[in-house]
Amino acid sequence: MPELVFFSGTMDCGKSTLALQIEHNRSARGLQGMIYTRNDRAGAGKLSSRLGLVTDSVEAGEGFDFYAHIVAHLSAGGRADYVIADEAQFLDPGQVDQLARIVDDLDLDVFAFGITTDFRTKLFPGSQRLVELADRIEVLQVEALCWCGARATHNARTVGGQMVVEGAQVVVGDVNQPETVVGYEVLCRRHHRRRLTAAAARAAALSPDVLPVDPDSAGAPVSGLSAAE
Ligand SMILES: Nc1ncnc2c1ncn2[C@@H]1O[C@H](COP(=O)(O)OP(=O)(O)O)[C@@H](O)[C@H]1O
Ligand SMILES: Cc1cn([C@H]2C[C@H](O)[C@@H](COP(=O)(O)O)O2)c(=O)[nH]c1=O
Repeated sequence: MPELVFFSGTMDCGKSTLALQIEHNRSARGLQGMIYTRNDRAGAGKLSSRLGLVTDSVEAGEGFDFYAHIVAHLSAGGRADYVIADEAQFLDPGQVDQLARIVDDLDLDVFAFGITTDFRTKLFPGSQRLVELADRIEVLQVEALCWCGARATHNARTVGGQMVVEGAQVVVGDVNQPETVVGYEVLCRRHHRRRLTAAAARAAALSPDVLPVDPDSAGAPVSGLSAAE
């Protein structure tokens, strides 16, 4: 029975790697996949993983119709055995409905990959619709870790090295970025709630009396040491 499966998790937990592995294993057995992404860091029409693997994909931007695209492909004599949609959090809810229709009406497995919540801990519209419609939701086995060692369950955004909780929902970016650019860091809920990133925790450890951390002072040098130490 074909399924709509939502592989969800935080950033940097291996979703794109798994998407590429599923694609590899199936194409190695002669199956033909339809590969879609939206706003991948590697650029339009790419599905990339931090392990360095990348494959071509169809960019599913605003207004893109998954169902119509596959029907047109099949009508032109093309073959499609399964569907992969990465960065699915960015999809519009209607596009997720199209993915469900592909499962139900075209009898194809659809594997969607995406982060569940944004930097404010709010569901992305695409992820919300996937949670509502998916036959199965899978959490990846290799857990991303917070700096404290607990399982990372939330995504933090940093601007100038400081964690922020306001701003546009969509800002394409990466973890482990220099302080000068918008970056992301995965945290456990406890430390997301306290806005305690790894850098803020290091600064607080050098000056315990400032706990809970005041984001405005977290980057200030303490006792002659730089906050980055
Ligand atoms: N140098 C490395 N060596 C081994 N594994 C790595 C390395 N860099 C990244 N990874 C693995 O890749 C994962 C991120 O994979 P990726 O598919 O890009 O994540 P996602 O799509 O969930 O953001 C990391 O959690 C880590 O397990
Ligand atoms: C938390 C959060 C993330 N994003 C962006 C940042 C990345 O470009 C993608 C996630 O990609 P990954 O392969 O899962 O690392 O989403 C965003 O736009 N808004 C957010 O709140």
